[in-house]
Amino acid sequence: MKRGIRLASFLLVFICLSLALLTAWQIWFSRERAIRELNVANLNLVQALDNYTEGVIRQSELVLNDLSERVQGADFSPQEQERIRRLLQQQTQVLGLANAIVIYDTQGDRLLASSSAPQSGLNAADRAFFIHHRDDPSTDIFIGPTIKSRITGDWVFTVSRRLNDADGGFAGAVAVTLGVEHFLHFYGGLDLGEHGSMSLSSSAGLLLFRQPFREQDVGLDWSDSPVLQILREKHEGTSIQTSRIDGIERLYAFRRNERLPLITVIAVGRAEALAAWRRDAELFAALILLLLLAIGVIGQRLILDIRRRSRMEQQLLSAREELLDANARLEVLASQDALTGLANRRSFDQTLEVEIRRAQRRGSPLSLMLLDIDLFKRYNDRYGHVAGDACLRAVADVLRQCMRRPGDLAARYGGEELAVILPNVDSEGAQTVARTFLQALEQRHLAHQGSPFQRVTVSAGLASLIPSAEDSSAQAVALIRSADQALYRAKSNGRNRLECAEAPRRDASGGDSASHPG
Ligand SMILES: Nc1nc2c(ncn2[C@@H]2O[C@H](COP(=O)(O)OP(=O)(O)OP(=O)(O)O)[C@@H](O)[C@H]2O)c(=O)[nH]1
Repeated sequence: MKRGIRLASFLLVFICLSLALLTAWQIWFSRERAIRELNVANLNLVQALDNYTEGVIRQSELVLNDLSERVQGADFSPQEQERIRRLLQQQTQVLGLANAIVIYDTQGDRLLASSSAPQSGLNAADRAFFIHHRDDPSTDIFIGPTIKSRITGDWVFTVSRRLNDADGGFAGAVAVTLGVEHFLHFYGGLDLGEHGSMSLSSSAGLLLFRQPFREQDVGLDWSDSPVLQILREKHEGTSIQTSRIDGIERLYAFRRNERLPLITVIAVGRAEALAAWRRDAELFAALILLLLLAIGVIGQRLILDIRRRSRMEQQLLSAREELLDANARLEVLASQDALTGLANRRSFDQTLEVEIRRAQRRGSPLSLMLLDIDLFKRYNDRYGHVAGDACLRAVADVLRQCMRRPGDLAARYGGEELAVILPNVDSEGAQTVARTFLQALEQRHLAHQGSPFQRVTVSAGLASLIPSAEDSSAQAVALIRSADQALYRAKSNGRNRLECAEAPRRDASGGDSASHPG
């Protein structure tokens, strides 16, 4: 039963642990899946933004190339200037996102602009794009860092191109200034949640602008970010990071443009993005917890029930043991003589029959000895009945000690008469046992003033037989009768002696009487 309890406990723990592990695995797996799905969606969005930005820059590049063609070699007469200014205004409207288109001379002074801003004090010689074109003979476009427009005060970044003279020398630059505001407005139309962000940076890791916009973030150098490491090997990727700008943990998706030196990044707040997953996971975990609790309670009940049953079984077992013990005690009591502790008459009768049948089967001898305490009436009269009882017990003790084999049975035959059944013992062997007993009694020397021997003596009658196949009860009666007759002779011949039964003879009923098999 203890094994049953151990098994039930093991099963319970196993089920609970398996459920808990499966739940943990399921929650972790669904989190990974949620992140994967978010990353896919974010990568799609970042690609769309990258395409949009590339489109805007490409448009600016077309305008710049067109203007360069038209401007190179122009004499910049007042009529020519007016024509080019109108052209600049048209192109600005075409571009839509452009704040202004400006042509600079070799000193960085504004030659012409799409807007009618004051001409003085608007030198761009210190601007990165101008320095780049002055020093680099390439006529490729250059995307400059985000700056504050000196004309409008707006945050802009420039897409510019070098102008060459007829000899290929530096003749100034033409620049499109793209308003950050336009991009922020476009980005703002996309819902990335409360903690979402979008940004455009140079491929060197310098921030052009970021939504949500903060002036202090403009030009932020994040070139040491692991994102840039990833983008050196592939043109897009995702990661989970904590923002150095606001310390919020986000899921990032980023993409390096394949043709332009630009990086687009979008990010969603991790906690916000995983809120749905967390809600589902908490609900699921709560349900499993309830299930575990139910299993735990049922399991505990089960174990308690097994324990209770085990206890009851144990009690039943011990009750059965006690009953068996009581039965055994009763059996002993039922077969024992209360005064002497020897077998009683009932037990003697049963044993004699059993032993005769056994001797019949085996063809072995069987001896019976009847013993009678001599002049016991006188003993009682002289010493009293209680002393008589004690004397009987003492004689029985001596007799018991003379019984050596387990099969020997000493019994109280009745009154002061004792009997001994000696299975598998012939007359000779039985005589030895009888003499041993008589000697032991003599040595015990129980005083009996009323006896001519001055001590308690016993007369013994012995009969032996090898049982025939006839009725065992009749043979038992005959054996007792023979032993009794021998006992009578012992009494008649002076007491304190052993007499053996006569040779076998057939009695009137036809059965064999006791004989001297030895
Ligand atoms: N104290 C005591 N006496 C018993 C018990 N059973 C029988 N007696 C007595 O034993 C005596 C037997 O006496 P008798 O049958 O006359 O024989 P006896 O005096 O032994 O004389 P013999 O047998 O001829 O030697 C009787 O007085 C019984 O009362 C017993 O359990 N206790």
